Amino acid sequence: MKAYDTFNPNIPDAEEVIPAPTLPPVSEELRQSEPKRKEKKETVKRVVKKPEPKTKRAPAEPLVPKIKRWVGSQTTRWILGLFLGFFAVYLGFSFLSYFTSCIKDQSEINNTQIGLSGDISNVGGEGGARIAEFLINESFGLGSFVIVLWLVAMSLKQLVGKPRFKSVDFTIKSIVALVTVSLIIGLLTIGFNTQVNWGGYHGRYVNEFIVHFFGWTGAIILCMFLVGCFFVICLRDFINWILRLKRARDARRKVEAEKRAIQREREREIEEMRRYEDADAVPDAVEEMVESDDDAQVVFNGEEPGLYSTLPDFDDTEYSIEDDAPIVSEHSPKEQTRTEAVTENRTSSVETTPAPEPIVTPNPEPVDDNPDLEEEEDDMIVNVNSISQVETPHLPDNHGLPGAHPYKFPPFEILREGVVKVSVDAEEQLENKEKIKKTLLDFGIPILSIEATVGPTVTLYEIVPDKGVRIAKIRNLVDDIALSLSAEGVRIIAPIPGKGTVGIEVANKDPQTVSMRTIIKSKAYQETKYKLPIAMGSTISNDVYIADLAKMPHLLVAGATGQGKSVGLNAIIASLLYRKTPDELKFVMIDPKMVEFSLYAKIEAHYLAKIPGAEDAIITDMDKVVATLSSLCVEMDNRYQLLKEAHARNLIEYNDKIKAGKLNPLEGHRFFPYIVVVVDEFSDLIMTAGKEVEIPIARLAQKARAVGMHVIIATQRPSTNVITGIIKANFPARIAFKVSSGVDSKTILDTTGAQQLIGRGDMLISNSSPMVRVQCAFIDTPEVEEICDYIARQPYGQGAYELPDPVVTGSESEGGESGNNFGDKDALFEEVARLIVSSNTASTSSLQRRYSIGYNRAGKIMDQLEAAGIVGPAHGGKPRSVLVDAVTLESILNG
Ligand SMILES: Nc1ncnc2c1ncn2[C@@H]1O[C@H](COP(=O)(O)OP(=O)(O)OP(=O)(O)O)[C@@H](O)[C@H]1O
Repeated sequence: MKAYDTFNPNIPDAEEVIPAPTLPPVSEELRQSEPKRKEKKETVKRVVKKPEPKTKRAPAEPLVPKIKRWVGSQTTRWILGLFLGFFAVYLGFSFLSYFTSCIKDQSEINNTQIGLSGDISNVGGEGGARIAEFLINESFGLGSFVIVLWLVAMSLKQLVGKPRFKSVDFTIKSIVALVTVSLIIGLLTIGFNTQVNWGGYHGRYVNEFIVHFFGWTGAIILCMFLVGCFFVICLRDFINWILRLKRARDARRKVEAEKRAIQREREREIEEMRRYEDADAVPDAVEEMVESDDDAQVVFNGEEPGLYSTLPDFDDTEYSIEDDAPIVSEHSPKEQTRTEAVTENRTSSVETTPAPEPIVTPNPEPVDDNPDLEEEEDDMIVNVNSISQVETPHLPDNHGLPGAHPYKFPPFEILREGVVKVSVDAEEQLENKEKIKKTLLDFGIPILSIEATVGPTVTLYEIVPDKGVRIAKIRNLVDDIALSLSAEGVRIIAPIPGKGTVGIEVANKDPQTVSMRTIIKSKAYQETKYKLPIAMGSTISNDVYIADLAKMPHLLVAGATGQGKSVGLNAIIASLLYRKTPDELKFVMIDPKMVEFSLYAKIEAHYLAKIPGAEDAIITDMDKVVATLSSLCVEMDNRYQLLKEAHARNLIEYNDKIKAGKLNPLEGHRFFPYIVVVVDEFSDLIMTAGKEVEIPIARLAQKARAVGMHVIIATQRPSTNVITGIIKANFPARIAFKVSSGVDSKTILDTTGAQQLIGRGDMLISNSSPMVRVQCAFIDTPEVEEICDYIARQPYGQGAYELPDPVVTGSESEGGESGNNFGDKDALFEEVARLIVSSNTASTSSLQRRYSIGYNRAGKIMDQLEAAGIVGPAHGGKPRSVLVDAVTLESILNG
């Protein structure tokens, strides 16, 4: 019965294939003939065997695209460019040498065979002499120099991508030039009796025919016609090119002039600063005078609340418009206001308005004398003007009211000029459209129309599918379309919200960088009424994307490493720095990487906030993070308390009351600036401190909006243990740069898509309205540095905004420590001391981890160890040095 084994359902092979009852009966014949049986068995197996799952093999790339890709590759282009370039040089020298050597070489060439010529004078040798003889004398005469120009242009195009032209167009024009020049020179030299035909045989014989046929008059008219054609076809582009070069040179000169102006401005500022310093050293009499003047301006005396209203009425038209939606400006970045001039004018207004105290008035120097700008000037200077009316840097306390310090926003010239016009090769666009149409048709999806919108890095192809097409079907074709276009960054939006179309985004071959300057100078940004406008970049339709951080109200930024997060954070910070004065805005910067925000340390006095006693305002030390977050929670609670007492629902109402003099500063009321907390590498914090960080961040995110505190967290690890449920729930506004997987994209945006971005600032923004793809504005480190330098050069007396003392929670003070007295040793003191000395490392964060204690307790143990001389002082984020050995330690502990 062995022969039946094949059909036994218990044998795996058979079992998998078919159930036994359906098998045909086995014949006697089969049993008798073993070979036959085997054969039959195989046949049956083949018939019944379930098709094995196909192992997916990458489809072999067809030959033609492969060749195309190879031809279009950078290496091939460079090799071709080099070849054309060197050949052009060789040909150029041979042609030039032909003028001096043609007569002698001609007879040599004509009398010998190729390769056998002996005495050749042409610097290009026999080859050069023969090519020059053929092209100049026997073909197109001097017109052949066009070939050299063509070679040079093609070579440069291959090597450096410039000048930009379409190869076919350029070649046709070059041929027209070659023929025309040859004919014209041929006509002009027709009577010359020289050994060389300066118009070549072509110029000579064609002209002889023309003169014979049309006579001299006809020949001259024809010649003029040809010259006209030549100018129209060839030289027009050339003239345009020259004009473009000229314009570029003028623009460069303008930028240089602007730079010089900035330089002068800086020198003037330095001069101003010196004056301030001198002002500190004024004689006592003047000091007294200032003080008495201050007394006269006491803003609130506790008895006459009305007096407070004599303070400047800070213009708050800015707060009058409420709008949650981010601005996607209808104005393209091209449309820019003349705000550079306005900035200057703001300056001039502050400077020229007479201040009550001469020693602090900056040098009244007219900055801009353009009368056209006067009106704008009046509009833009409101804040600063009102400042200058009470301008008194010696005024000891203005209760934080904005405008107490003369302040100038950084000029735009600091930022680099960027691309204004974005364009995509018409050929590329047409080709992509055709490919999309074809791919969709291949999958049985006919479309009615397709239109392209070109963005800085991505082009949106909007298609209208035929009736009856299932949208989901198109959505599933993303990979096929990407393959057919051989492009990255393909994303399908099906359907585009609010439109009856499907969008296919495709990365441009030649992506443009959107400069921060273009965005900051845009009318949309300049005229926005948002309270905390963050200018993020440019949308696919080249509109400026601006959102209001105050409405967001907190922002989560995530993306894989190197995709533009840091640039994005700098863009956010810079756009706030260009709109908010130091009195109106403070940052808390948490930077575990230690390098990202270090540039902003310069503006500590102006824009940063820190906890009492902290050395650095940029928090790089993990130990300080918990304390700072705790301090921010206290600040939030304090603000709420004051808001409650002032019967104000939010910070704007509260600050309005302050400005109107309705609140008593002696009761703790003061103008509160916005606080923006920026946390880079949030994942590091969560990994190290876990709940100790997550809980205060979540608290702030839940409540801090109304009191003007906003949190931005950034992470390159968008996993669920970093972006936890509690964090996600409290950060409705999210930005995703390119991530490595759809899962990461879902973690950030709750949907896939971010994995299909192209990097380098390409991002998706999800902020209450439908998700938007934006090319982030690019701001480079030197630009940030210059902005900070500019701000830092301006005197600002207040110093860093002081946050309240952090609270020591019950859990953190457990374990036998008593308050702030470091003399009373913690219960863990001895154990920790021995551990530190034996391991020779002393870091507060490792203590926290090892003993599962809070920051405050670990910090205090460390301070006690320092006080006992066991460890050295703190050095920023670095571990402390261990000062004693085990023997000394024991004597300290016993003594
Ligand atoms: N908006 C942009 N436009 C053009 N290029 C950009 C843009 N943003 C980033 N890039 C390019 O990408 C590089 C990396 O950007 P960035 O340093 O911001 O990445 P990152 O995500 O912060 O990386 P990491 O997490 O490792 O610090 C930049 O040096 C720059 O060349």
